[in-house]
Amino acid sequence: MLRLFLTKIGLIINCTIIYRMKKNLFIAFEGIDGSGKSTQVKLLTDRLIKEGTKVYNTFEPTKSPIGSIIRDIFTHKIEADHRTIAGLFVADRLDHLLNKTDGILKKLDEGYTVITDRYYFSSYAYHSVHMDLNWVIEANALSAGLLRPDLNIYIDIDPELSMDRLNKGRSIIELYETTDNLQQVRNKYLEVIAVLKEEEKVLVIDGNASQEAVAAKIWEGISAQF
Ligand SMILES: Nc1ncnc2c1ncn2[C@@H]1O[C@H](COP(=O)(O)OP(=O)(O)O)[C@@H](O)[C@H]1O
Ligand SMILES: Cc1cn([C@H]2C[C@H](O)[C@@H](COP(=O)(O)OP(=O)(O)O)O2)c(=O)[nH]c1=O
Repeated sequence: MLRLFLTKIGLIINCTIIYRMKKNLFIAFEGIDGSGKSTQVKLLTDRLIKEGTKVYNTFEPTKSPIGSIIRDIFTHKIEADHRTIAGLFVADRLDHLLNKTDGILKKLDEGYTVITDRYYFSSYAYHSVHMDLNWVIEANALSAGLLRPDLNIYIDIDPELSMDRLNKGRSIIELYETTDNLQQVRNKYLEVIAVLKEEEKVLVIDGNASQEAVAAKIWEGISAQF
């Protein structure tokens, strides 16, 4: 009798662990421009797919009409105030979550693990250089209420190194891509990660190492969390 009871308990525990490991996750990559986010999103995606996970990749600014306006601002085709940019990102993010065709919430419902290249921490860090951090957090409260990442992966890198990487690979340098600005954004990332440590799960990864070393650290961090 006791053995049957213990077997049942064991089964329940096993199922719970398997359920937790199988649950599809929402992971957000964060970091300054050129920190290696896109590279690491791809490496993590490849690894998860190899392990049999269904993965949906996405990014902000999105490819929606609102995202296109933002990209035109970053590539200097349209001029806009920093506060207008912050507001556009709020709208772009809500569409990113709620879009009925390919929104994040729909993809999670369909069983995908969703990995996004940037989410609301980007707004906190980039816009609080120009305006009050609390305003930015409050403006994004609807998104945070709808969906917090199971894990934010912040890739921390020296802005001089990221600018070197960007200068090698690009012909257009975008609005926020100066060493001075990226230094301020990096400081804001570190500040806001500390401020939100109770509400948000953040894995801080040293991005100054090789692509393979960074990928290994990310995998180690994820394995320890889930
Ligand atoms: N760990 C790394 N070491 C050296 N170069 C890297 C590393 N990670 C990415 N890169 C290169 O740096 C540039 C920016 O990387 P990317 O992944 O596009 O960054 P982000 O998406 O954060 O802007 C790319 O040319 C990429 O190949
Ligand atoms: C998501 C987001 C991005 N951004 C900025 C960061 C980048 O400078 C810019 C474009 O993002 P992105 O295309 O991801 O640039 P990169 O690959 O170089 O990191 O948008 C904000 O200012 N606020 C936001 O909320």
